[in-house]
Amino acid sequence: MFNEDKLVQLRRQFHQIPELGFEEVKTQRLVLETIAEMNQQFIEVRTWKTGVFVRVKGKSDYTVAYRSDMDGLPLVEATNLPFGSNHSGKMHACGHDLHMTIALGILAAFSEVQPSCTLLFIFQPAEEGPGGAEPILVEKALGDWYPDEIYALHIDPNLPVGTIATKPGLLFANTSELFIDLKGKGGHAAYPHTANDMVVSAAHLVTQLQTLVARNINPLDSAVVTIGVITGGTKQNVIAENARIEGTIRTLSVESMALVKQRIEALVKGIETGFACDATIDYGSNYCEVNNDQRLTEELKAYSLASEHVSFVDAEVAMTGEDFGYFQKEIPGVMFWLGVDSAYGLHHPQLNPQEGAISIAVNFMTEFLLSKNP
Ligand SMILES: CC(=O)N[C@@H](CCC[C@H](N)C(=O)O)C(=O)O
Repeated sequence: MFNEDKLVQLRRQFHQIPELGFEEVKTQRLVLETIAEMNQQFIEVRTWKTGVFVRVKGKSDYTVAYRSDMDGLPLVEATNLPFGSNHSGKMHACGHDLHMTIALGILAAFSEVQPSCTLLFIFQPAEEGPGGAEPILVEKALGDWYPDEIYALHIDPNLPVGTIATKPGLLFANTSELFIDLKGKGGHAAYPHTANDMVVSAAHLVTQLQTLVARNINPLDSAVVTIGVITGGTKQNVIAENARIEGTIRTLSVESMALVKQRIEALVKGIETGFACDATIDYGSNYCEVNNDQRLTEELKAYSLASEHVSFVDAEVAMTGEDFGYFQKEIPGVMFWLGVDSAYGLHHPQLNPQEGAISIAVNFMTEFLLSKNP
């Protein structure tokens, strides 16, 4: 069993070494070293790429999985915390440092007390991208450890510490990354008539993309097209031959996702014609929606309402994405929010989750998993 100090120290260690998807080498090492400190009596460990799977043999073979993601984001941390990121340009700005710590805290508890069900802890790489859940399933990497149910939490900076929030059915959106490359003709800034400026084409395209949801999606439905990066050109007095737009699409249904993509393709064709340039579209990685199992969600809600560790609120659907949805396509499962009360939100360089939420989540999930006795 890890005490609160140990959990906080572990979270800070993870926080200092954020790594991007499928590069979680130091992170994997820290997960493995932490597991090695535990009582090994019921534990078996396997690695998969930069991920780690741990099985705790229970009294029955019925297997309940608990999944934590592992990767950080390409962001310059601006928290000024004494345990800030040691990896320049990378930050745990989505709480995966807390997610891993909580998973290890629960695992440490079950290394001492054999559970009724068999438990499977999945430390999954690359949630922010390109996605680790789908390849785990496609490659059948869990093998004979394939679970019967699965759970995961995600920190929520908007909720007070000690709060759990979820809902049955749709919780998080369908997502698709979006990369558009524009190619024109470079030239001297003083002779625009001899060149074909991709900064201007990109600016028009970004503006047009922002009309897409407003004029194509039923106002009672929801969709988001966010452009997070725009790059182009090399010098202020050189007309840019190339520009690149990088973004993400979020929808509440696969049908809306298909419609948004169809409209993006039409707008990009229009830019190609109107600006006499060439464009290519790449949709990168796509995540299916997070869809919570009705019965298991009601069970978790009832458990939360009765728990002395947490208070429960009904969640609303969010346009966040999560490749946990791939697990739920095959395995009944629940994802829920954990309140961590930060003034700055997810993916913000000043995200600062309250560490008191860690032991609350460890105690709550340990008791919940102990109560599982199918
Ligand atoms: C919880 C969370 O913030 N998840 C990410 C998932 C990213 C999916 C993909 N790389 C994309 O950008 O579309 C999110 O941004 O919601």
